[in-house]
Amino acid sequence: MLSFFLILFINIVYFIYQLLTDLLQKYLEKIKNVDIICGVPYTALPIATVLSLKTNIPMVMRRKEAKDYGTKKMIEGVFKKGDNCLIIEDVVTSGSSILETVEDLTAEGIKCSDVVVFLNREQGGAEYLKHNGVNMHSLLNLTDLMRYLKEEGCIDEKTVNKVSDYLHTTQVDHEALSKSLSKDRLYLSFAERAKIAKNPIAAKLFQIMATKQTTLCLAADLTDSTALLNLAEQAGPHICALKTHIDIVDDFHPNLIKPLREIANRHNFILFEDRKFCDIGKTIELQYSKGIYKISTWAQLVTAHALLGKGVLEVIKKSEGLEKRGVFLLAEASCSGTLIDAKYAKSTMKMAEEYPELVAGIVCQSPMFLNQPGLIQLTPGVQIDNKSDDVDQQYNSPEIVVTEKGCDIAVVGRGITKAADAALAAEKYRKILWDAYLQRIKKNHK
Ligand SMILES: O=c1ccn([C@@H]2O[C@H](COP(=O)(O)O)[C@@H](O)[C@H]2O)c(=O)[nH]1
Repeated sequence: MLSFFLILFINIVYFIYQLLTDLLQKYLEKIKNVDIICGVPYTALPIATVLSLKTNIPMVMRRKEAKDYGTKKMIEGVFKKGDNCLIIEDVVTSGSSILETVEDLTAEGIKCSDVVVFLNREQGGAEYLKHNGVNMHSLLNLTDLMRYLKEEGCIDEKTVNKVSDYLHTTQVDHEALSKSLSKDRLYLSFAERAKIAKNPIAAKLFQIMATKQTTLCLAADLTDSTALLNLAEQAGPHICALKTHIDIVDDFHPNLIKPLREIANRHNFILFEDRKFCDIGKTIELQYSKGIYKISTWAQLVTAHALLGKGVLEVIKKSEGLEKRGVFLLAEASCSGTLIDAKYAKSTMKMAEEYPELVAGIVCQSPMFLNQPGLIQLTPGVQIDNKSDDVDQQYNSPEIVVTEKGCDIAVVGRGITKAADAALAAEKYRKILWDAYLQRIKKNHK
């Protein structure tokens, strides 16, 4: 049975190759300098392979995910910067998979202006590709295919009309698609990103940000539990998250958690424990759920280091009950003298990508992951009045972190906790940060 399908499949691939050769030949006559061929993963790969073998044009292969060993490249094969690549695809609907392939090839310095396609479903893909600088050459379109099938008696007039109606009503909305496919998170609103986020707490946070119009996370680094509750109450209306270092509270008692949760629910903000987990998985499992703090029971978000590997994410994922949780991985630090370097930051990002349902975002200082709008950039080291503290902390202004450093949520601690009126200070930071976000969105929509 299997061999029957394999033979059939190979025959189909070969048949498609024969049909495409004509088209390709015409195309190659027009544009002489095709240096390489690349199939859009995965179904177009066998077609591209056969075309490459038959035409003697070398083929490169695009991976959908980079390997975590070896070259880690997205584009495999022999090529050089400036090569002209002809893209091969089997079926085109919106054209977005082709554009993803173009993006990865372009990132390697390869030029892509044309795609040869077996079937155009005529749902606006050709126009969308044209709009993005890619010319589409198709062998067949769906209307022709319907006509052939009807002439051969395979389908009736009713089916042809049904398909034709379907094509009319399901045309790709170019503008909406450009926006939703734009991987640049700085281009999208928080309301739009709430729909993209894979971690439920990140989605909730985006919704809170959009409805409360705040991107302010308060670092409530106070050592007295009553003062902590008062601060949460005062700043509550202006923040989307309250970040704690619960182990610095001198008079901590588990009874603190209930009123803290009540304030968080009433003012609609997220409780976020900045625990910066960094140990073997088994120890983190205990630190997360046991001891006096029982972080897992109340903190919807926690921070963690990627330094010791995936164990941290595995145990947090395992201990998740009905209530979902989110993790922010630390990829860059705000303080001077940090040992974190670009390679480490990149590896942290890679780890985050492997746990899309658990990782809510990244703690960092620069716009690191523009193409992942579902993740949140959390940036500490934000203050209006100071550039540094008396130890190693370094501050940027709220405007700069949002407009230049890619920050989605800004962490402000002493800028608010040391102010004479914490509520007033929180509102001031909220407004500056929100205005900067609006300015960023406006700028990117021009
Ligand atoms: O790189 C980092 C990571 C975390 N933090 C935390 O943010 C606050 C900052 O407080 P400020 O008073 O605004 O300086 C604090 O809780 C840190 O632990 C950071 O500063 N830098």
